[in-house]
Amino acid sequence: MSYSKELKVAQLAVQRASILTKKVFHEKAKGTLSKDDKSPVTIGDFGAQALIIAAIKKNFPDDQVVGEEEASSLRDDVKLRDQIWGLVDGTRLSDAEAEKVLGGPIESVEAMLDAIDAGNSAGGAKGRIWALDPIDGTKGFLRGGQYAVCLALMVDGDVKVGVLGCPNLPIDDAAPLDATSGVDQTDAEGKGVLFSAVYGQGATSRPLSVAGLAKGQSIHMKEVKDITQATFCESVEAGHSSHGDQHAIATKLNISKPSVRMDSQAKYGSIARGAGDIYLRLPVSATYQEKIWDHASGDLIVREAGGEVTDSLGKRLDFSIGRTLSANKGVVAAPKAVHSTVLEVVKEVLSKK
Ligand SMILES: Nc1ncnc2c1ncn2[C@@H]1O[C@H](COP(=O)(O)O)[C@@H](OP(=O)(O)O)[C@H]1O
Ligand SMILES: [Mg+2]
Ligand SMILES: [Mg+2]
Ligand SMILES: [Mg+2]
Repeated sequence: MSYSKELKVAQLAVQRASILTKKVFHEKAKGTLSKDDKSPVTIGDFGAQALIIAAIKKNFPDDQVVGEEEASSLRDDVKLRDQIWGLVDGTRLSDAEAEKVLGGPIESVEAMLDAIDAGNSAGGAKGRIWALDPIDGTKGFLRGGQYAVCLALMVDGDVKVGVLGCPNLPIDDAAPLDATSGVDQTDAEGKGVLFSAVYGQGATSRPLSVAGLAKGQSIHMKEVKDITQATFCESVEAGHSSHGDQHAIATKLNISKPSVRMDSQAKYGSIARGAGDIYLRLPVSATYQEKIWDHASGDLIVREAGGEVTDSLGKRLDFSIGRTLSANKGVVAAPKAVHSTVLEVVKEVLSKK
């Protein structure tokens, strides 16, 4: 399968949703709610999920979607619902041809709520299932850090297409990461990149804002000649991965540069294009299960760019079980040639706990 139609729809859907998230990014009031687990969700998360699922359902009506958000809180909150509808209804791609590919606008408020709720698939190992994170790194989005609009297609439990829209990352693949890459970011000129990959066909990047159907350029992980000079990325939020364990691993590898902290799957995109080298996400809690939508796109993009992605025990991430990566613990992503070296140290540090 070439998955060319799936790729095109996914890229355009992510591009259109990013237009919406960028509007919200520049609004002071982002309509933030606190979910049951105390994590934030904004009008941008809901609006982006609605736009993307509507486009998937118009093009591939039989496909399922595992989406992060659901609309129950909006059905009781008319003000918030109407605010999101205003955004969703007002967001189009400037390229009419491309907008047509997506199936045009959503018809009504009801249809918007239904689209959001159509992200309720249980996931699994059978059939075509999309994994959607409308805003990954919501805390970063609110803080003015990095965030990503993430969409991946899984077929029989394997990721076949992965797309990441990163409005606040530099367009330039060669721009190296530094301590400022994850903080005080904007989507000003020169920013906004769309990463894509199709299984067996490599990974690409292109500016997020160019008219609809432009082609991307190939991206590759950087060759790490001397691991002590590697740049490693980790979450900003200390509650999402263990900064302490990650520091211990970097120290054992004699990595001298401080970690680059950034929110969202922008970390996967950044190492895939060689702006950084290693992404470590070691669990803080023994019970938390990583969500498939936080990793599906990034996993494929990094592997197609010449990287290896496993959990902290060396197992490939298993997207076939349901909405979570219940068979995995943590994430270790690195160029193929050095992954085993990094993993060995990860195991050593974790075994001493
Ligand atoms: N205790 C925890 N451990 C690991 N990840 C967590 C977590 N609590 C929340 N997350 C996830 O971390 C994601 C952000 O990742 P990062 O730290 O790399 O920016 C969040 O995505 P959302 O922002 O989409 O909710 C959320 O799903
Ligand atoms: Mg969330
Ligand atoms: Mg997320
Ligand atoms: Mg999210």
